[in-house]
Amino acid sequence: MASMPHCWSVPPPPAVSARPRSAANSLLMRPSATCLPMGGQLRYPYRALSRLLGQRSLSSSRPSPPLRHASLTRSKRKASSTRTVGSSQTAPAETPSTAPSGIPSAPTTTPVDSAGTTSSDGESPKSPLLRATSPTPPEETQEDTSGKPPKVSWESVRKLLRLARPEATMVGCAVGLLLLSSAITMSVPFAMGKIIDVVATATAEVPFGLTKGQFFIGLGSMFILGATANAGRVMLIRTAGERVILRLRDKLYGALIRQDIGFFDRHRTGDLVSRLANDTTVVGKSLTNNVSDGLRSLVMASAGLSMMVYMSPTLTGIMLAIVPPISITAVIYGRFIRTLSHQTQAALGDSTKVVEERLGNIRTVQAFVMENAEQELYHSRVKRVYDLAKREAIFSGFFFGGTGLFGNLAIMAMLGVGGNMVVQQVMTVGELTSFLLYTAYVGGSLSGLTSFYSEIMKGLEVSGTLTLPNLRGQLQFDNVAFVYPTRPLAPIFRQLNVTVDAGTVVGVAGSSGSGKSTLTALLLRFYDPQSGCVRVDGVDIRDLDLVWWRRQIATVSQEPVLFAGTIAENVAYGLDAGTVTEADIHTALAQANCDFIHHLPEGIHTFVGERGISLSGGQKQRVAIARALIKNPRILLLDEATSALDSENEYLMKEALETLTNGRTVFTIAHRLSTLKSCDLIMCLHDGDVVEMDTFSNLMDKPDGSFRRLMEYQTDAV
Ligand SMILES: Nc1ncnc2c1ncn2[C@@H]1O[C@H](COP(=O)(O)OP(=O)(O)OP(=O)(O)O)[C@@H](O)[C@H]1O
Repeated sequence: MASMPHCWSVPPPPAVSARPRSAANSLLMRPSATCLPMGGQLRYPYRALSRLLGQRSLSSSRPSPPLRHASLTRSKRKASSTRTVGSSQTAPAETPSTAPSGIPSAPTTTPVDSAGTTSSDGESPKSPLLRATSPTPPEETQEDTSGKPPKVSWESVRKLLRLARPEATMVGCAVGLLLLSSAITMSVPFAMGKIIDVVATATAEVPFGLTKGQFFIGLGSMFILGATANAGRVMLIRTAGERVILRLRDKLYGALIRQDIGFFDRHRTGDLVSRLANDTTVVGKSLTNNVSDGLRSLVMASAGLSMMVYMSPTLTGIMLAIVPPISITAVIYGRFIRTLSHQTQAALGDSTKVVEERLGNIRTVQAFVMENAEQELYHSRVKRVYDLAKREAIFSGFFFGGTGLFGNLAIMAMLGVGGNMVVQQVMTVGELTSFLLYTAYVGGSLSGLTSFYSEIMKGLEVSGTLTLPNLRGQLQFDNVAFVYPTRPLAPIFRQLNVTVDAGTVVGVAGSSGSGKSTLTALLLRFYDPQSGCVRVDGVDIRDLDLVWWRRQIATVSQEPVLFAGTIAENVAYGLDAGTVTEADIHTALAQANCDFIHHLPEGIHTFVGERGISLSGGQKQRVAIARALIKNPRILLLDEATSALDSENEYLMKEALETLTNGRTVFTIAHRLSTLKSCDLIMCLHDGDVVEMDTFSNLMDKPDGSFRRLMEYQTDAV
């Protein structure tokens, strides 16, 4: 009896990656089942995922056509590589945790993180990370490293449960099987006690007037039925879970890809990939498995407790006198350890960020000979992880040692009193055994009664749906005030007012940091202003269908981004498949002076490498111009390269740009004097305001004008 596992047996102390769920749970047997060992704040996947899914992304309210390449010779390759994102590398394995004596405890969903991925989204439980348009109070943007769990919101729980609704039939069948298997399981302790009495005492009555043989055959049959029901339950629940995960991943990816750019400023790609791969798994499994496990635990705990009271009210009273005080102490202590564990995770996430960023920019690191400094930085981050993990290990040691000790003392007390009752023939040895088994069952079951922790960002806003069939392209910034969400205390525009007539080529000038690029970001609705609005032809661009709006704009930036694909794919990027022909691509490339393609072995089907690395700077820019041309936009945003091109490339670029800008409303962040001269108007920005707006020659005629001064600084040509 001494070796019998008791209801206080505890899981091994949590490693850095495995937090104790709560002291009460740990005390009562099961390790944490709902969180994957990931970095940062990925502790609350429900909340985070539901935020992502429920977030008002700028374009979230409509299904957006997938991004397409016209000639898709390489699209299959891409598709196959994307498929690996979110593969079930972290699929939790459901482990039927069986105590050494064969006493089944509630099944444990043990997360397995084969990749050992850690990440942090730096997402504060309080911070409205994904609020794209509302001004964010400074304190709300701070990351919460306190490690405190967020509040449970039943609204969010309900929303999440809705995710599992399509699997209702499957889950319902599983629940039926679960009730059957739980009922059989709960008869096991009683049966065990009877077996002991029947075998050990010749005079003991076999229940239901059966012979010993019939009794054993009956029990065996019942166990087979229970095992079958349990097998069916596991299969159904896990399949349902996988189906939820599949839907969740699809939805999440859809939501991610439509987030406003501000969101990506605050979240690292690695974290988002983690969410896609890991959190979806956690949420999906939890939605189904927790329903099943929670119900099973409830049934088993209440049935077990009733049986305990039925068998011996005295012993049950002793149990209840001892367990609650220990549990309360353990809950408090466990919370402390959990906070520590969260901090460790956050620190781990920080260290991962360093690795991700530095290895992602390894050329810069090596070019600046920063290897040693970077190694030190990384060491300081992982040292903090170590320090926190060590503290956690020490406290966990005390915690688990202590709970184990008190558990054993409680068992000892019960055996002392129970043994005495057996001697006094108040109960049989078999009944005492049954009682102890029920105690263990109830303990195990109580640990399964855990709640969902989540908080959902509410209030999906409806995005605009308007389109303007006769778009002319008059642009207006009307009292625009704007701060970047990550720098709420540094306003870029306070009250920007400017109107640009349709078809005007405007050169945007201003010192570095004056907000030139921010203007274009607002036009593209990568961000929305906190107050005021941007209008096109008098219509607030927030009222426009975002997909439609962005399709009216083409951008050519200083360093055009080409993707790892063919030239044709890059030119047709963003256009609907089937709407663009090879001939269109050739025409656009010809207009953009991309004659170099004729010297390439595979012509427009030449693979340009990651970021278009196999093309020269000038070639990349001209491909980008072709990409803009093929879109036939009304509005054009240009960010002129400052880097010098050789004269031939410069000539080719200039000519291509002239074709591109012709008849369109153009904002060009111009640096070259020649470009500025060719603009219809110059808009000069200073300190978040348009301080001058006139023709180049008029502005240059103002002796103390801002633009003239700027030109004097920037060039020696005046
Ligand atoms: N994503 C961002 N998050 C936070 N701050 C930003 C972000 N992008 C730009 N800023 C800040 O906003 C200010 C305006 O930046 P912007 O890029 O619009 O200036 P700019 O006039 O285009 O400068 P440059 O000519 O040097 O490119 C700068 O102080 C910049 O540091």
